[in-house]
Amino acid sequence: MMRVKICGITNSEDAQDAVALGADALGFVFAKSSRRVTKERAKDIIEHLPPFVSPVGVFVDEAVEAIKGICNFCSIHTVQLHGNEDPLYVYDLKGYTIVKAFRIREEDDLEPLANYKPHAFLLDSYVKGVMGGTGVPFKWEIARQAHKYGTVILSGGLTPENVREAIHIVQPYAVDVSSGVESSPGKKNKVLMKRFIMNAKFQDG
Ligand SMILES: O=C(O)c1ccccc1N[C@@H]1O[C@H](COP(=O)(O)O)[C@@H](O)[C@H]1O
Repeated sequence: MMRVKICGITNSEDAQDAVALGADALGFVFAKSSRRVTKERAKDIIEHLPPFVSPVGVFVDEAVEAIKGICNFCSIHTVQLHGNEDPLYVYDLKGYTIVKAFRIREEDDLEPLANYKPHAFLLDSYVKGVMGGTGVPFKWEIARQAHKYGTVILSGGLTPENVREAIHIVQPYAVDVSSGVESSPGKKNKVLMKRFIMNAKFQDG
């Protein structure tokens, strides 16, 4: 069954809706973004989640000690490194589940994956000057080549309309969406989330 992360959660209502609709993970952005949340807001949302849902802290080139401090405060155990963090970050964050994101334009952009040993690689779209949450897809055929490096999570411009095609092409471990299920930046749309999760988790036969 495909795993689904809904990223850019900014309020408890969206968090509870996403969980009720079957989301497996919720992303909390602690970086420059219209979806940025304070650690206090994230803590309050996370404290009210039911079991068996993974909160994920999303960071961009944040200091390791700051990441640890926020994760400890919010009871977050999965860290998504969405910047230009070097491989030592993964070592320095031993004890956390690490998702290392890479922004992809062309196949050569996969080469750096060989230098990292995270629990999973997240492939997002490259948009100059924007570190994530772009709403722009990249060429999914490139992502097929990433399986040789490890576990692959697909993101970048996914929507309820394109997620099944993306899954068919890439066969990822999980999919991750921020923009494609929103009615406005930082406000998730319940109908779009329902359609996205149903389409992502649909299995033929
Ligand atoms: O969602 C954001 O605003 C964001 C900001 C900075 C870094 C990462 C961010 N989210 C991640 O971006 C991708 C794709 O988002 P989208 O679906 O294209 O909008 C996803 O991995 C989010 O985790």
